[in-house]
Amino acid sequence: MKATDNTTTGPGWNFDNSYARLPDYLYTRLDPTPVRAPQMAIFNSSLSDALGLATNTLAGDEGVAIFSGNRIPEGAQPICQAYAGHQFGYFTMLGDGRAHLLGEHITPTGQRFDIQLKGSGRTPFSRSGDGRAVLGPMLREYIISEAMHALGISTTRSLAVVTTGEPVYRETPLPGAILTRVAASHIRVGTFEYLAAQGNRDGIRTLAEYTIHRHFPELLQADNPFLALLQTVLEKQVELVVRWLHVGFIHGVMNTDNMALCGESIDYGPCAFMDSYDPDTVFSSIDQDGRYAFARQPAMAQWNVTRFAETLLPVLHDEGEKAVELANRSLATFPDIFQRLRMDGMRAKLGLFTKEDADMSLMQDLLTCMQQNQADYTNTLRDLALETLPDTPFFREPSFTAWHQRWQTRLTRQEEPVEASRALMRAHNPAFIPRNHRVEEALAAAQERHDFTVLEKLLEVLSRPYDDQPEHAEYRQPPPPSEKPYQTFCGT
Ligand SMILES: Nc1ncnc2c1ncn2[C@@H]1O[C@H](COP(=O)(O)OP(=O)(O)OP(=O)(O)O)[C@@H](O)[C@H]1O
Ligand SMILES: [Mg+2]
Repeated sequence: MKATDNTTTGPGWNFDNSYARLPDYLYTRLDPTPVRAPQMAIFNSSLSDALGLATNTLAGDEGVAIFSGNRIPEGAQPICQAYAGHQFGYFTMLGDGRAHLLGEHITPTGQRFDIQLKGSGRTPFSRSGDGRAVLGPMLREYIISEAMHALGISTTRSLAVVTTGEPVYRETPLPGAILTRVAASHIRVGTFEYLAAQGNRDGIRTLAEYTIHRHFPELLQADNPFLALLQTVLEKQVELVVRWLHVGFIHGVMNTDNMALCGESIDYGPCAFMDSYDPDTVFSSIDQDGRYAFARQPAMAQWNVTRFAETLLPVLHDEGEKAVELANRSLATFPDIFQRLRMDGMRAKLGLFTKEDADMSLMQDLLTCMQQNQADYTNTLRDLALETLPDTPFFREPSFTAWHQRWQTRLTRQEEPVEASRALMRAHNPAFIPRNHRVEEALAAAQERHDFTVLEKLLEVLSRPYDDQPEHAEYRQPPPPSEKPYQTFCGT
């Protein structure tokens, strides 16, 4: 049935809550805390349609009631998930301190998605927190997650943001908000670490079996499905982090509790996109040592997968030593898989259909040249696909023109016409990313003036990142020079 036909037939949820049927040490059953005066800030109609929900119904009061946690939709069984995590290298017991999983919605095509409220009230995992979230950061998660989806990167998505009508006290009172997040699941490396920390071996086996059934049922055929799970999770993480590198994305808080086993990017706290190319870029105010700097992300993903492997040791093999050997053999594949995917991606970004040994240095030399000249990462790569390069100082730079000559010669050594290379490049080098100053501008308009038109226009441009959209050329502009480097903040 089309969403538009659904106005009188209810919101269209189809819940089947498999996680809530797992042993109860994995979660606490708890409803969200109702809020005073909720209002819809933004609703994602196209995602709602794609999920087979009744978009017209959810865009109105019914949606406001559900997305604020004031009404539990039929079939939902709210739970808060237990998890732990290594935060900046240090182990902590955590859990959903400000989130409630309403349940798993099954789409008309049979896909299963977690529907989770974030900012929905205190839980047994809240520690000293208030269980709430602020409008700005929730809108930020909405913008970036939807931009990532449009860029073709595996990600959780955002169905709605509602304001709560209640202030949230940080340094000053700020407008409270709740995000409705849609995810393949919320099983984190930290969920396994939570069980491992309690010595719950049966729990590890149960959760690993559940993860395989839910996300990778084909692994049930493997000789050792748990080893296959480790390898698959590893490969998904490599793929994800390579995709991040290729669009200049910096996650900012790659703690093990922010790594989902399904391979989706999750938790858009202090993340941001890089403007001028610098592998040491860090935006997060709390990442003082640059642990999660742009170019350190692959190493950090590997570190996180290693923590996951440790939790699986009891189920990998009955003998401890053999289990360690199996885990190590799997973990050792990370660097080669990374190099392969990284090179495949960079070749596509440079319009190369064939492989040559010197491609690695061709890629590296361009990046070095961009770094030395503080060239804009996104625009430089996108402009390389143009027939005539724009007349900018960077493209006139002798180190660049020398590189350009090498690249042109390389292109002539493949059979594909130059037009095919350009099309390949346009499909792999976005014209539009959520530029930090544009995101801030949209958030300021929404928060300070209740004007959501700036945000909506930004979202529209970001929904087609690989199209030229010459009418929106201003969204490609890097930020004007400023005295202070851009900083992001988390935990708000
Ligand atoms: N205001 C708050 N009240 C209670 N708990 C909080 C609050 N803010 C964060 N937490 C909890 O602190 C932990 C770390 O926070 P972090 O910022 O990584 O996650 P998050 O953004 O809340 O959620 P997620 O990882 O689900 O996107 C999480 O367990 C989170 O639930
Ligand atoms: Mg988190």
